Amino acid sequence: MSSQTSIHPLLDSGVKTGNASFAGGTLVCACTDRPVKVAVKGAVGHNHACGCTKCWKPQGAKFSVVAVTAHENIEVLENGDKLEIVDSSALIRRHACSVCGVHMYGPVERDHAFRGLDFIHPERFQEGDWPEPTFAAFVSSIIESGTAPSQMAAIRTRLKDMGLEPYDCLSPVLMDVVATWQAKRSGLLTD
Ligand SMILES: N[C@@H](CCC(=O)N[C@@H](CSCO)C(=O)NCC(=O)O)C(=O)O
Ligand SMILES: [Zn+2]
Ligand SMILES: [Zn+2]
Repeated sequence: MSSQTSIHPLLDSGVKTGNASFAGGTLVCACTDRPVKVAVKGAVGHNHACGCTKCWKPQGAKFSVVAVTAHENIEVLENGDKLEIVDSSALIRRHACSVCGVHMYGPVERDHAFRGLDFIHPERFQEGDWPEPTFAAFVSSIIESGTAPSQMAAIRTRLKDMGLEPYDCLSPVLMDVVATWQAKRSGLLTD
């Protein structure tokens, strides 16, 4: 892989271990004027690097860093008038700052295994000790944003070397959660 290729600026020099007991903080967008501020009043989980085209990434990054928290933990504190929904038909209703483009929170409101969760970008916490990402999701999707297929082997190796097991969907744990929810919904599994 080219040394010019950034997985993500906060991961390129190694994944820094965070605080597994992180209990929340304040997300801030990138605006210097009237930044949007969103409180997350509780734990975040399943932090991961995501290669999909839909998640917000900082300039030059191939992957986002994205985690979930319970929707009840989310409270818009300041400048919520700047928020707009990126794609109201998407499963994740990403609320982005209309000026700087940073995605602040994305609730799942539809009937789905992830209903009640919000997707957030921990790097936007003004506090720095959020739990580190533990896997890489939707890795093949970076091709959809222009990465040459010939780079994929090197990128997967780089992710593994930094301790982020690469998957082309979500992690097995999360895929099992989704599949279990589906099986219960269709009546093939009971509680
Ligand atoms: N190849 C597509 C994949 C997009 C996708 O399905 N993304 C996942 C993961 S986002 C956080 O991990 C997803 O669940 N999306 C639901 C949504 O975006 O509403 C692409 O790259 O676009
Ligand atoms: Zn902004
Ligand atoms: Zn994504």
